[in-house]
Amino acid sequence: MLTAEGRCVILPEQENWILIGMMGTGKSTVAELLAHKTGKRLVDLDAEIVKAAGCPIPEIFERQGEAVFRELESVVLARLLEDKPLILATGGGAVLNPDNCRLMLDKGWVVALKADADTILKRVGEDSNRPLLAGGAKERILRLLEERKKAYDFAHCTVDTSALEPEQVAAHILMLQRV
Ligand SMILES: Nc1ncnc2c1ncn2[C@@H]1O[C@H](COP(=O)(O)OP(=O)(O)O)[C@@H](O)[C@H]1O
Ligand SMILES: O=C(O)C1=C[C@@H](OP(=O)(O)O)[C@@H](O)[C@H](O)C1
Ligand SMILES: [Mg+2]
Repeated sequence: MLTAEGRCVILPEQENWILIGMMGTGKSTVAELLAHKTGKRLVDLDAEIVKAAGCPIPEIFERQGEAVFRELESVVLARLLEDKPLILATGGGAVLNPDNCRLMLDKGWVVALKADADTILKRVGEDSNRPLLAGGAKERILRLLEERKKAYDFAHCTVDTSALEPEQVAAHILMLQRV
């Protein structure tokens, strides 16, 4: 829409909402709730990668390595963001490529979810679907949190999910929504 001053603004109901954050912060779970509440289309980047590759994420890592996974992640992200309005749950490492971060900022409202290490461990420590945690979840979570200390800072806003139920996180995001 063009404003009286000729500025182009995206109406809130047409805007993409993009969730970023470490594994286990609840992006996929909360995205589903937000899609239900807003009527926007739900897209989970990991699920789309699995469709594109034709095999589960641990298998992509095992057979082709993380670098190939990251390339696929960037290609699929760019394709998904050609559409709108979406509620898009990204994977925790999608922010490692600065081009992806720029694209997300350009294409939507970026919300970072965070949680402390113990909470993340409790939520995903036993999950065999997250190859980066295989063979020592606690140490790997601590290391990733350290490596990615600033990786999610580019978001428009951040919600700490450690002490919140998914419904509370979704309600909080709806309250913060950009207008
Ligand atoms: N706020 C929350 N409180 C408790 N458990 C949660 C919360 N958010 C997510 N979970 C649980 O944690 C696990 C990982 O959530 P998920 O949405 O897959 O996280 P992400 O996509 O960020 O890796 C799931 O079992 C989910 O049910
Ligand atoms: O943090 C990461 O590098 C990853 C997070 C995962 O998604 P979630 O954040 O949804 O668990 C998935 O994309 C892959 O296992 C790699
Ligand atoms: Mg997820």
